[in-house]
Amino acid sequence: MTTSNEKIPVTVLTGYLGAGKTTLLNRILTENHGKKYAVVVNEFGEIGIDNDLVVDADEEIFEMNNGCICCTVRGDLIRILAGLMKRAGDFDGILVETTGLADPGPVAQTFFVDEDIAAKTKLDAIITVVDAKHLSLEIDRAPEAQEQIAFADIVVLNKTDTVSDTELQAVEARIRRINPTCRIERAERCNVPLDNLLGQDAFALDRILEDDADFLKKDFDEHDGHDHSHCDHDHGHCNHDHDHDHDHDHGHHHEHGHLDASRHDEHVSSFSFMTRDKIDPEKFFPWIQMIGQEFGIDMLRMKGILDMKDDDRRYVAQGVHMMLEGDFQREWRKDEDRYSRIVFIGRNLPRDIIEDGFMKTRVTA
Ligand SMILES: Nc1nc2c(ncn2[C@@H]2O[C@H](COP(=O)(O)OP(=O)(O)OP(=O)(O)O)[C@@H](O)[C@H]2O)c(=O)[nH]1
Repeated sequence: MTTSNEKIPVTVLTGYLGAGKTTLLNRILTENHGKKYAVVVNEFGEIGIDNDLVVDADEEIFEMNNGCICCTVRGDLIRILAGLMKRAGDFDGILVETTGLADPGPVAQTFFVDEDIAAKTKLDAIITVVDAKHLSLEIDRAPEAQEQIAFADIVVLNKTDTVSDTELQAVEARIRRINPTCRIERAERCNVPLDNLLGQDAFALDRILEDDADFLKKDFDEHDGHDHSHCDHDHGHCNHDHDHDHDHDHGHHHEHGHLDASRHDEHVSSFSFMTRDKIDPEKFFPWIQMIGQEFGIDMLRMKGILDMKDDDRRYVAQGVHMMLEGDFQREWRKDEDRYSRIVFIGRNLPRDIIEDGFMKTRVTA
C-alpha cells in the first residue's frame, strides 16, 4: 500500500473499440500480485454493459459519466480522483479505463494541470491496447485510434492469434510511424506479464511536450470554445464540432501530418435495446451471425448480456466487426435485475432493422 505522502500511481488504459481493454483490466484484477487497485471506467453507449463485464473483484469500481471527454468526463475524473486521494493508503494504485472513442490527451493532462491531483498522484503509464487485426482498418477512419497510439508509453499489440507474422510486422511498422519511442508488447488476450505494465514510471512528459508544446497549458473546457449545449449525451458521444481552429499548435507526429488532438470521428453512434422477455438461442445465433456478415465492416462493436431461455447463466455476446464470440458466464444473482440488453456501436448502422431483428429473437409464447 502507498503511504499518505507517496504519490499514487495511475495507469491509464486506452485503445480503440474492442481492442481488449476490459480483457487487460480483468487480467490485472484477477492476477495474484497482492496489490489493490481502485478502478475508474468510462464507456460509450447508452446502457451500462462494460461495468457488468469487469470481473467481480474486491476492487472498487467508479464509473465516469458518458459524454464528451473534454466536457463531462474530465470533470468527473477530477471528482472521482479527489475522493480517492482522501483515502490514499487504501490501495496501491488507480487504473483508469477510457472508452474506445476517447482521445487520452485530456485524461493525461488532468494529472499535470490540476494542482491537487498533480501533488498527490503520478501518471505511471498510458497503456494502449491495439487490435492487431483491425487497427489498419480503423487507423485511417478514426482520429482517436491514432491519438491513442501517439500518447502511448506502452502498446499492447493484442490479438496476435488473429493475424499472420507478416501482417503483425506491418501493424507494428504503422504503430512505429506514429510513435517511434513506445514499447510494444505483443500479446494474445493481453497476456503481458504485469510487471511489464504496472509500476513503470514510464509516462514520458518530455516526449509529449516535444510533440505538443502546449500540452500543459491547454484548458480543454474553455480554450476550445465548444458550445457545450451541443453535446449529445444520450449517445454518450459528442456531436459538436471538434474540428475548429485552435490557437495553439498540436504537433503530434501523425502519418498524415497534423491532426487536431481533440477531433472525434463524428460518424460513430451507438444504440441499444433491452427486453425482459427471454431470448431464444436458436433464433439469436443465426441472427447475430447474419448481422456480423452483413454489417461487419461498419459494426465497430457489439456487446450484449442476454437472458437465454432455459438457462440460469448470463450469456455474454461480443463482437468486433465480423468477429463474434460469446459464452455463458456466471449465474444470474437473485438480487440482480434480470433482463437482456445489447448495444451496437458503428457507422451508419440501420438501427430499425437491427432492433426489429433483435426483438424477433425473443421467445414467442
Ligand atoms: N481472438 C482474440 N480475441 C480477443 C483477444 N483479446 C480480447 N479478445 C476478444 O475481443 C473482444 C473485445 O475485448 P474487450 O476486452 O471487451 O475489448 P475492449 O477494448 O474493452 O472493448 P470496448 O470497451 O468495447 O472498447 C472480446 O470478445 C474479447 O474476448 C485476443 O488476443 N484474441
